[in-house]
Amino acid sequence: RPLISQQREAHQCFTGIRFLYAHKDELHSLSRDIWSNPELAGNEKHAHDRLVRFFSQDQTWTVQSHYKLPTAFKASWGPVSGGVGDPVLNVGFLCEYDALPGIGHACGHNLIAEVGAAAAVGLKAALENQTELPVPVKITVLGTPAEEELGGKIELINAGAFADIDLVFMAHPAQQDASFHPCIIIEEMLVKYYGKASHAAAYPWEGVNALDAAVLAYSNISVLRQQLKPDWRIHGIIKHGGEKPNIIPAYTELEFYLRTPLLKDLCDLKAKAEACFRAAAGATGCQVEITSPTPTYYNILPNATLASLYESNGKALGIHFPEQPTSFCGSTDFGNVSFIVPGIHPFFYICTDALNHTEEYTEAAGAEKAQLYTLRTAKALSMTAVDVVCCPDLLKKVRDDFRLAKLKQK
Ligand SMILES: NCCCC[C@H](NC(=O)CCN)C(=O)O
Repeated sequence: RPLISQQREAHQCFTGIRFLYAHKDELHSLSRDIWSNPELAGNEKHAHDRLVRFFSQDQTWTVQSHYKLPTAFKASWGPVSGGVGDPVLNVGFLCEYDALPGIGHACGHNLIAEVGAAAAVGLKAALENQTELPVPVKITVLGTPAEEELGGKIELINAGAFADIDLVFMAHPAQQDASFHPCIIIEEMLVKYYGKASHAAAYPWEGVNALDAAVLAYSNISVLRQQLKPDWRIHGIIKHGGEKPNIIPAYTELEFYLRTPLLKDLCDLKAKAEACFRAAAGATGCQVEITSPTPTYYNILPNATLASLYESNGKALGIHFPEQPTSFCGSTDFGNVSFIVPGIHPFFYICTDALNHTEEYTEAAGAEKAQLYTLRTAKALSMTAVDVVCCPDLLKKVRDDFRLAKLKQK
């Protein structure tokens, strides 16, 4: 890259980093407040209002609360610089903020909210007063609720919230730093068995036992599991198992998650799982109803250029990227976003070896010592955005990678 561009980027990055350092207490208080008031998917009222207040206090942001979904929001800034009439480059940052039932912020989404907000304000600080950017730049922060359930980002995609966004950035807490980790596809299956109630001691022969169907279904899946490929997953719970031991259960309900790295594998896994659920109905004489109540979350598409920029910026800030990251990897509705907008979803260490979705992780996500890592991640994201914004060649490479990654999925 030409020296002039490198110097300009270095200067802008420095401004953004200095800004984040100066605002570190405010950013920590943002995530700590969300952490102290955990809310389930779709009910994130406190977190939504807190983030809306955070952006509204700076009047250079235009904030739309309840944007397309009751607990989503949008904050926009710019455009700055570039020629009049030039197409605007809209850089997106995503904040998640839903918690888990019973264990609060055990996936650290309070920190995802902080990273998204911090990276956006860091980029704004870096670009403010710039008059020589190659294209006019705008920043959009989307508050994307309901990742743990329901797929808020998928609803936002369908409502057009990503239609004018060119690049998208977020980061997720884990056990290690990784610029990319292949989150896998997930589909939810809800299985309902309908039997017939009867007195379990007086007339058991009159009943049709829906709990037996549920137990057989669970066992069938456990037997199936040993024949599945190593990177496929299927796991479930009995959500409703009956009312009382002396009433033969007339109704039971199971919830299963099916996961595979590729969409075509998901179809195979679904067919196998369905056969297990139907066999249990046949064996017990129950009726079965099988549905997929929420949209499928896709795998995350890699973007080699964004990943390598993020790694070099991260290394400059002291982030260590293990050669073979064994980081946490579940599924995320960011996968669906990665199919429509070039983006990056790195994972970051938060100073704990605890595992996501445990009480120990909840504690770590609210701790002061997670802050250094959280803000460092935000800085690396801002710097990566500065790189792409300042260098049209990089932007072209990011877009080429995006097209290639999508082609490879076919
Ligand atoms: N519909 C169920 C979606 C579950 C998504 C969940 N995601 C994560 O744990 C990653 C980040 N929170 C999962 O993979 O179980």
